[in-house]
Amino acid sequence: MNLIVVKNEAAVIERLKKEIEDRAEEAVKTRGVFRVGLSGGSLVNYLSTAIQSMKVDLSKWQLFFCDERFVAENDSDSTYGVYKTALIPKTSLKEEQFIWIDLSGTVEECAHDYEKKILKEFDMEQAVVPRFDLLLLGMGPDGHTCSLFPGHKLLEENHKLIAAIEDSPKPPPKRVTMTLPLINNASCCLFAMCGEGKADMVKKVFVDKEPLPAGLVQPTNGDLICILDEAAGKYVKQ
Ligand SMILES: O=C(O)[C@H](O)[C@@H](O)[C@H](O)[C@H](O)COP(=O)(O)O
Repeated sequence: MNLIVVKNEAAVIERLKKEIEDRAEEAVKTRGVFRVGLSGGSLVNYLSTAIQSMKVDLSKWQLFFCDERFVAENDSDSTYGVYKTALIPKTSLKEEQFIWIDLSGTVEECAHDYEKKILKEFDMEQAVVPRFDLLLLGMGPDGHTCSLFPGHKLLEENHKLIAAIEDSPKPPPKRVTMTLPLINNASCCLFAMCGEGKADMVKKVFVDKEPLPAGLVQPTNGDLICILDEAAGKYVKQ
């Protein structure tokens, strides 16, 4: 894994920008499309800042969600809702480039429908695991990533690519999330984290390698990158 510690949040955003630019360019050159999975939390701001000075063809991007809360789009908990107000207006990205998650029906139906949409976009049959070019990930104070929480049975999911969760310990309780088989098939999984509040968990997961959800992100044939500021990376030996 590539554990990178840079000075501050601005430097994290700069490094993130470079990483996305390079991977987007490579993906568009080889396949004509860059498929990226987004997370909520601080990443929304990092990406919204980074994207403004990126030298990339945004029209070739397809944007998916690593996880989404099962709430209406205009609810402040909606990850898509946040991207819609914080990211889209600052760029030439269009709403149609986001793979829309249908929230009508039950959360199980929502997860199933989102999985079908992903397979369709990748032009794949079931039983084949799509390969995202990049998944942008965050980590919560308990070591969760996406909506995969410590000790939860979803960590053992090995069939579904997208699963529903109805008992998320972090509200809101209902969510849909990428599962580990899909996450770990990506070309690159990238965590970007800042601030002292992340330092203990960064040590547990990435230095001491405790088997918390974020530590189970181990792309089988891809890159794992973690970009930290000095505060988040204070226990990382360089
Ligand atoms: O719903 C969620 O909880 C997010 O999708 C989650 O995966 C997020 O990325 C982490 O909790 C980190 O959040 P922060 O970056 O805000 O610390």
